[in-house]
Amino acid sequence: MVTMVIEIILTCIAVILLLLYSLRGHLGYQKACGLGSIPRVAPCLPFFGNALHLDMAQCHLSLSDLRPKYGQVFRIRLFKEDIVVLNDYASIHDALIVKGSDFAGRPPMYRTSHAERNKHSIVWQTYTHKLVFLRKCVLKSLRMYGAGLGKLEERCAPDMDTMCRTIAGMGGKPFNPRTVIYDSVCSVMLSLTLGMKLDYDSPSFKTIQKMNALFNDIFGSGTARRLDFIPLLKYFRNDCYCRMQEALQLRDEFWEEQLEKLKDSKVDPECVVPSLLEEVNNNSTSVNTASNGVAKARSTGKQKDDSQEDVSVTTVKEVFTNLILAGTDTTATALTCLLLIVLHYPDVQRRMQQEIDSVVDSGSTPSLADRPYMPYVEAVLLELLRFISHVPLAVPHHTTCDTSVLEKPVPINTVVYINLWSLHHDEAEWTEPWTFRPSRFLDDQGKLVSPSHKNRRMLLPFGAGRRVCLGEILAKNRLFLFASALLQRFRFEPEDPENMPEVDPRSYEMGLVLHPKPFRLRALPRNAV
Ligand code: HEM
Repeated sequence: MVTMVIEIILTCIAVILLLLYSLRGHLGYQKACGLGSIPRVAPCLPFFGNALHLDMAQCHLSLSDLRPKYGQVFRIRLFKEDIVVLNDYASIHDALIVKGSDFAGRPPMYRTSHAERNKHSIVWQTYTHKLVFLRKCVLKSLRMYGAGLGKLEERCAPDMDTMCRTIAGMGGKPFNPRTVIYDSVCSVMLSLTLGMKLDYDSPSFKTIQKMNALFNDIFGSGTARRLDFIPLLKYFRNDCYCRMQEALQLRDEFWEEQLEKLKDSKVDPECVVPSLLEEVNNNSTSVNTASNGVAKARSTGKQKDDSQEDVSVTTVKEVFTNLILAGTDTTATALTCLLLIVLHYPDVQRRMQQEIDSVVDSGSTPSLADRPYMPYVEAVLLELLRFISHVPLAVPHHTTCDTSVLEKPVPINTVVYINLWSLHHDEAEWTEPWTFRPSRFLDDQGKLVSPSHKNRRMLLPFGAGRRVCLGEILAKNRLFLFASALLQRFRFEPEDPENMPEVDPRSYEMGLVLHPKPFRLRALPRNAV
C-alpha cells in the first residue's frame, strides 16, 4: 500500500515537472534565451510544440509553406527543441558564408551519438579541430584536381561500362533504372574509398547495399526522429533503434572482412581508407615514442596536434561509412531523376545528345576534358540539382557561439535548418520554378553563364561554407561522366507515354535524400559508340 502511494506521488511529480518543462517556451523562456526577435510558428502546443502540425515525412514542404506567413527566417519547436529555419539566399549566405564557423556545428542527436558515432564522423561531428583535420585528409585523398581527375575517370570507367552493358542487355524492354545506376555509383565509391574493387555479386557488396538501405530508413523516415526526442523508446523495441543496431553490425562485419584485404599490396595507398589507416599507424608509433619520454613527433618529423592523435580505427570506419552513404544515394538519385526528366522533356534529351555527338568522337566515351565544350549538358546538370533539390534541408547545423542572422540574435547551441528547397524554388527568384528549364544557366549565345551570375550564386545544392559537401567536385564530375555516357549510348523512352510517372519533385518521397516514385523506361541503343 505504502509503495503504491509513493509510486503515485512520484508519477504526479514527474508529470508536473514534464508540464513545467514543456511550458517554458510559453512562459517567455525563449525571449530570455535570445530567440525572441525571430517569429515563432503557431500553434505551438505544450510538450509537442509544432510537431503535430508539420508533416515530418515531408518537412521541407511544410516549412516552405510557412514562408509566406512567417518570412525568410522563422523558428519552429519540435518537442523541447527550438529550430531556426533559414529560407532564402540572404539569410543562408549570412549564416554559412559571412558568419562561417558560428553556424558550423552539428546538433547532438540520439541517432548520431549512439555508439559515439558523432565523435568520429565527418557528417555528424560538431565543428572541432578533428573534423577540420578529417575533412582535409579526405579532400587530399580524393584529389579532385589535376592528375586526380584522370584517376577518377579510370575508376569510373569499368563501372560505367558494366552499367551500359547491363542496360543494353535489357534489349529495349522496360526496366527500373534505379538498381543498375545505384550499383555502379556505389561500386565507384567503394573503389575510391577502399582503393580496390568489389564484385557486384560478392557477399561484401550485398552487405554494403543492405547497410545503406538501413541507414536510409534510419535517417529518412520522419518517424525515426522520435528516437532523438524520446531516446527511452529504445527500451520498447523501437523500429529505428533496431535498424540502427543492425546497420552498425553489418558495417562491423564488412569492416572485419575487408581489413585484412586492405593490407594487400594491390590496394592503392592514396585512397581514403588506406591513407587514414596509415595516419592511425603513425599515431600509435608516435604515441609509443612519446610514452618512452622522447619528443612527441610523427614519423615525418612534424609536430602533431590533438586532432590527429584522436584518429583511431573507429574513426576510419565511421568516415568510410559516411562517404559510402553520402556519396552513393545522392549521385545515384540525381542520375535516376535525370532519366525521368528526359522522358518528360524529350527536347532536353535531343539537345544533350546533339551536343555530345558534336564534341565527342564517335568511338570514344565522353571525358572530363570535354566538359568545357558542353555548356548545354552542364546547364542541364545545374538545373537538375536546382529542380530536384534532393537534399532539401541540407544536414542540420548548430550554432557554436552566441551569434545572429540578418541582425536577429541566435544563441549558442541553437539548431538551424538550411532550407535549400525553399531557396531553389522561390518564385520571386526563379521564373516558373517547377518547370525544368536548363536555359536559366545559359546566355544568349548558348554559353554557360559565369559563376557570378545571380542564378549560379543562388544555386547551393551542396550547401556552402565550412560544412559544404565534401564530395561537391567529385559529384559534379561523376554526374557529368555518367550522364553523358548514358545519353551518348541510349535514347530513353517512357514505358507507356500515356501514363508517365510524375516528374514534379513535390511528389518525391523522402529517404536519406528525396527519391521519385519507382518508374520504368526503355533504353534504345544509339549508334554513337
Ligand atoms: C549530387 C550529389 C550530392 C549532393 C547534392 C550533396 C549535397 C550535400 C549537402 C547539401 C550537404 C550538407 C551541407 C551542409 O551541412 O550545409 C552534404 C554534406 C556532405 N556530403 Fe554531399 N552531396 C552530394 C554528393 C556527395 C558525394 C559524392 C560525397 C562523397 C565524398 C559526399 C560527401 C558529403 C559529406 C562527407 C558531407 C558532410 C560534410 C560535413 O559535415 O562537413 N556528398 N552534401
